[in-house]
Amino acid sequence: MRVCRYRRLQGVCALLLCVSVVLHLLVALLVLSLYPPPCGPLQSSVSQPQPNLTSADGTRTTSTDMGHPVGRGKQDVLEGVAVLSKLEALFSHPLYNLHAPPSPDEDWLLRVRSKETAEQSAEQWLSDSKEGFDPIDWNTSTDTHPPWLRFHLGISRWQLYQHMDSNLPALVEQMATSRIVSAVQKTGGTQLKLLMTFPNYGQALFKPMKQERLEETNVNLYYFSDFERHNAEIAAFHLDRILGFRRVPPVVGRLIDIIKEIKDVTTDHKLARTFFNSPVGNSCFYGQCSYYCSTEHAVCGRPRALEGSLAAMLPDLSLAPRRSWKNPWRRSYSRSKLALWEKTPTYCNAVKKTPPYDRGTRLVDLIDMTILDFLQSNMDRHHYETFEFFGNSTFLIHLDNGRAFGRYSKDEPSILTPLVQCCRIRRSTLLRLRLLTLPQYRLSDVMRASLSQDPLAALAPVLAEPHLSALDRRLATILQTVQSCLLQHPQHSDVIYDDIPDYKG
Ligand SMILES: Nc1ncnc2c1ncn2[C@@H]1O[C@H](COP(=O)(O)OP(=O)(O)OP(=O)(O)O)[C@@H](O)[C@H]1O
Ligand SMILES: [Mn+2]
Repeated sequence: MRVCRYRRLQGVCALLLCVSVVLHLLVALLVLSLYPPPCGPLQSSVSQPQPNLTSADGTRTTSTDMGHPVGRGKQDVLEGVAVLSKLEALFSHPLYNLHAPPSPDEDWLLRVRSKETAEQSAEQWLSDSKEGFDPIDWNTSTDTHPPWLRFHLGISRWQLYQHMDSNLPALVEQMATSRIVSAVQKTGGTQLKLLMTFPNYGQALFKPMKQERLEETNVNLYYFSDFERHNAEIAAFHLDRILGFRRVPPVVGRLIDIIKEIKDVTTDHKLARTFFNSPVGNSCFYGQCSYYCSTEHAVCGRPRALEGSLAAMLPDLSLAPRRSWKNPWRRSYSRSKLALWEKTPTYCNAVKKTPPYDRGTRLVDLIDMTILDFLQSNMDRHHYETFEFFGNSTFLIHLDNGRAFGRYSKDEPSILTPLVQCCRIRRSTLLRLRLLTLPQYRLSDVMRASLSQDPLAALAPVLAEPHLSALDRRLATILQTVQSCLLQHPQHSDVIYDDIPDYKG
């Protein structure tokens, strides 16, 4: 147990100890304080993010198949280089490198304490070494921080990470390869997911594979009964980044050894009780949750290896509280009742007059989220979250994309309703969407390229081809919708919110 004797934080620490907040939060508190003198922003690098391991000679390797690197053929490597260059070209486009005004201090979610305060308080913290964890030798210098802490420190008012963020590959690699020290069930939400902790106190949310890549969601299932898909979580992170939003926490795929990396390290007794061997000898577990947590819906390894997604955890709620907002266009959870927006074509007029949608960028942010969701066919966006610290003028965190990419043969037009009813879109978003229809940046191609960097792509493409084609088809539908909005509104500024007035093109 970590003991805090630093006076200013005594109250906070006592509370933290009382409620048994995980050790990594206390470690974070060592470096962070709520009202510290500010430090500079994380430096963003100009190098291309490569969220997997690429050896010097360009041969891709991954160590996520239980530690054994998987080599790829020369042809694959050449093709990989060709598709990756499309993604690199996209990310080098001026629309991804728009000059952002320097952020004032209140635009960073968390800041490092000044050197003096940190040193003073570090002396006041005593730490017993904890089994399985790395010793902590971080100080105020960013260079000494583990990737998860750099990720937290890089969250700003408008995005979770920077374009070309040099920390991203390190964060993703850590989640993909680091030893798992503990795995416990994460409460909240309806389906089984595990909170995994790494030796450097980093944490990630694990969602197991529940559906084969080509399997489509049963048409008779209501969206709220659909499974969560690990590959949807991975693909959503890549799609959100390609759209230029950077509002989905980084996610990576990983093969987990059910026994070694979950059963043997869990301290969660309720979870531990649900492990069993299937009739063919595969290791399975089902956990405890309100949906699909039963022997019939167990997740099973082959025989122990289980695919899953790992999403970087956001800063603990006690450090960075979040506010949850009801989506005005949320679906009815009833099988027979329609929601108000489904029967009121003028619904947006009312929303536009209602705070916080009546000012700032909240409405166009919601439209951005709508575009992401229509592209990935995610109907499960009942709520969204923001960081309380930034008030109403901030981005919307695109958390929980597990029910996306369930169907490729059909689009779901109702997801696009906010755009249809409001006829409003950010100019920067619209220009990037148009860019993604050009052959040299085609959305399906850059998504294929981006997803090929995920370690699981060595086993099977993260998204099956029909899902990639569906992206191009849906993108065309979005642009047609904007076109018809422009026809309805002679004043184009009624439709297009110009967030980049200096950008000509
Ligand atoms: N990367 C993350 N970092 C921190 N908290 C997270 C992260 N992802 C999800 N959460 C939190 O965990 C809770 C459940 O996550 P999620 O929504 O993904 O689960 P779920 O079972 O799909 O939920 P639901 O059934 O409501 O769709 C959410 O309330 C969210 O606030
Ligand atoms: Mn969900």
